[in-house]
Formats: sequence, C-alpha cells, structure tokens
Amino acid sequence: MDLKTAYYIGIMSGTSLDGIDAVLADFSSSPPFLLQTCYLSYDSELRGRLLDLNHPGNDELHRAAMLGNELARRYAEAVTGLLNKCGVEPRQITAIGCHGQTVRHCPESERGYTIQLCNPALLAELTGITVVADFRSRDIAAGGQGAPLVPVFHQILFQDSQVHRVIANIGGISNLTSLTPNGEVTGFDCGPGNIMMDAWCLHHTGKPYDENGAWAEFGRVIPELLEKLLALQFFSLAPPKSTGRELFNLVWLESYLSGDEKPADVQATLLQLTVAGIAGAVLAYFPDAAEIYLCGGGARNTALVARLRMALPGRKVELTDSVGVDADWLEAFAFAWLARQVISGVPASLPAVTGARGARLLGAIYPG
Ligand SMILES: Nc1ncnc2c1ncn2[C@@H]1O[C@H](COP(=O)(O)OP(=O)(O)OP(=O)(O)O)[C@@H](O)[C@H]1O
Ligand SMILES: CC(=O)N[C@H]1[C@@H]2OC[C@@H](O2)[C@@H](O)[C@@H]1O[C@H](C)C(=O)O
Repeated sequence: MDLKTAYYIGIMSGTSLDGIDAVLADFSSSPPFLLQTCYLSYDSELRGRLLDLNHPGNDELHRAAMLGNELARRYAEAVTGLLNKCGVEPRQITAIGCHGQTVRHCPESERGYTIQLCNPALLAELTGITVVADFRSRDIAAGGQGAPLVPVFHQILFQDSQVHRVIANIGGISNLTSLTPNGEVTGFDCGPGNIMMDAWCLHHTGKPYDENGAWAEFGRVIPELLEKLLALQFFSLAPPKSTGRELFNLVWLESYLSGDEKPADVQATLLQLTVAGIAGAVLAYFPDAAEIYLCGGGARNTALVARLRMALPGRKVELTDSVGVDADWLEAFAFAWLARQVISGVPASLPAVTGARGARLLGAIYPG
C-alpha cells in the first residue's frame, strides 16, 4: 500500500471542552497503529465562548460561525504540530477526520440534528489536506442517534474470541461498547463522564478538573442527592440512546441542591454518579462481561477507577493501555479510521448501536 493511502490524521475535541487531541495513524498494517500524537489545550477564553453558545441570543449564529473559523485555525495548528513532530509532509496524508466541537446534540425525532462546530473548508484550505467532517448527521437523518460512532472501531482493536469485553469511554459523557466473543457489537451513552465533576470543580475551585478525584475523596457521597440524580429518565431509558450538555449541566444539578451541602460532598456525589451510570449499565445490559477496559480522560482519574472496580466486583477493570492502545488517544484514532472509511466508500455506522434504519457512509468530504 502506498503511503498516501495509509496515513490519516484524526482530530477529536470532545464534550469535556478540555482541548484538541490529534493523531497521525498508519493503516498499512492490521491492527493499525499510531505514529504520532499532539494535544493542544483550549484556553479559558475559548472554552468560555463555546459554553456561551448555550445561552441563545446575542447573534448566536454569528458567534457560532466565528467559533467554527477559530476552531479550524486551532485544528490546523494541531495538524502542523503533529506533522512537525514526525517530519511527515501534508502531501503524504490522505485525509484528516475532524470530529469538530459538539455544541448541540438533539437526535430525537424526525427533526433531530446535531452540531459539531468547525469550518472544514477553512481547515482544508489552511492545511492543503482533504478533510472529512460532520460524521454524525447522516446517521441521524437515517433515524439514528448519530452517536456513539466509535464502537465499530473498538471492535477492530479489542474484539476477543474467548472473552466478553466492554469498553467504557469516560470523556465528557460516558459511553459503553459491548464486544461479545461471537462478534456482536452494541453500545450506547450511559451517563455523565467528567462533565458534571468538571463543571462543579470549576465553579467552586476555579480548576478545570479534580485531579485524580482528590477533592471528591475529601468529601462524602450524599445518598439522597445521588438517588435524585439517578432518577433522571435517561438512566432507565433503553438503548439506543445518546446525550450531552443538554441534560447534564449545572442548572440540572442545582435544581436538586438546598444550598446547605458541602461542595466537596457534592463533588463526591458527582463522582459516584459517573460510577453508578457506568456500572449500572454494565450490570443491567452486559452482566456476563468479564473484562472492562477504560479509556478517555476519566480513565486517568485514579479515584474514579478505584470506585469503578468496587462497583464491578469479580471483573477485570483495566485501562485500554493494558491491551495496547493508549486510553488518551483512542477517540482521535477512531476519527482517523472513520475518515478512511468514507474516503474508501465504506459505510461505517452500526445500526445496532445508533438505531438508524441502515448503515450509511458517514461524513462529508472537503478536498484538499
Ligand atoms: N488525572 C486526572 N484526574 C481527573 N480527571 C482527569 C485526569 N486526566 C483527565 N481527566 C479528565 O478527562 C477530561 C478529558 O477527557 P477526554 O479528552 O476523554 O474528553 P473528551 O475528548 O471531551 O471526550 P468525549 O468526546 O468522549 O466526551 C478532562 O476534562 C478531565 O475531566
Ligand atoms: C454528540 C457527541 O459528540 N457525542 C460524543 C460524546 O462524547 C462521548 C459520548 O458523548 C459519545 O456519544 C460521543 O463521542 C464518541 C467519540 C463516539 O461517537 O463514539
């Protein structure tokens, strides 16, 4: 296979709003592998402007378009950083799979839609590389959730012929992929990942996240609050399902607070909410899974991982690092692969996961 068809870049900036993960992937061998990675964090100004889009008005269409341009510039910087690190030329890259920044996700109903901000035309112009963007809309148009899309890539990397495995991605939102030994793949969003912990932590300490759950460990879970939060209909809804900031946000949390709670206790409760969302879904839908592999930034939160192990006794709970793929780069890697599927004309969606009427080619191509 010539280089031009084997090298793809994947760019993910997820619901945590922490920054940009970019990877250079080589698909010339099976399994594919990562050649280089690059992370660019968002500054608080950009994060604030993205969060402000949740407040309608003040010419939000203009604000969104300006942010799409700004993101394209930052993604282009990440591409340059990535290529400079390994001395690869833009002309050697077949395409960039750019997820964009989710700012709305409303997949339900025939009028469903999802918005991942980025100006892909500008990104193609700035890099000279073909860009694949807007991966989710076609699946929603076909009646699906448009998310999660990564389970099919989890299958390629982690399917085992003997053991039922579950992959738990703990990003802003948490999502599960079930891989049975006979090759069945299912998956769905199961609740918050870091989104609520991050929001509460920022609000009370000014820090973007609670490193290793240290602050949460300082507090005590408030059982009545946890119970109220877990009563949210989303948790009992049968898959297919996906979610985002529309459901999980501070306004929702604050509607259950009296104001007398200790902030650290609320943080402990939010950590336990993430654990309960993941463990509850594993036990309800995949009770036979013997191995659970964690990825996404939440997999680096040692307190969260310890609590998950307690909530899933008798099962192996490890990071995907232990089966050969760095937990921090899996999603960006997946979008490099998804770009390759589109360029190759191969449908990549899994109707069994998203609930769509059929598999579709995902993504729009902006030639370089
Ligand atoms: N050591 C750590 N302790 C606690 N939390 C951590 C640690 N390292 C990373 N995180 C959390 O991980 C988040 C980033 O995770 P990730 O990059 O997977 O999010 P994402 O790209 O937004 O994911 P998704 O698209 O799946 O929502 C940070 O915002 C932070 O909350
Ligand atoms: C709409 C959207 O951006 N969804 C993300 C988000 O982050 C985690 C979870 O919610 C998952 O459904 C999805 O991302 C991963 C990459 C996916 O599509 O598999």
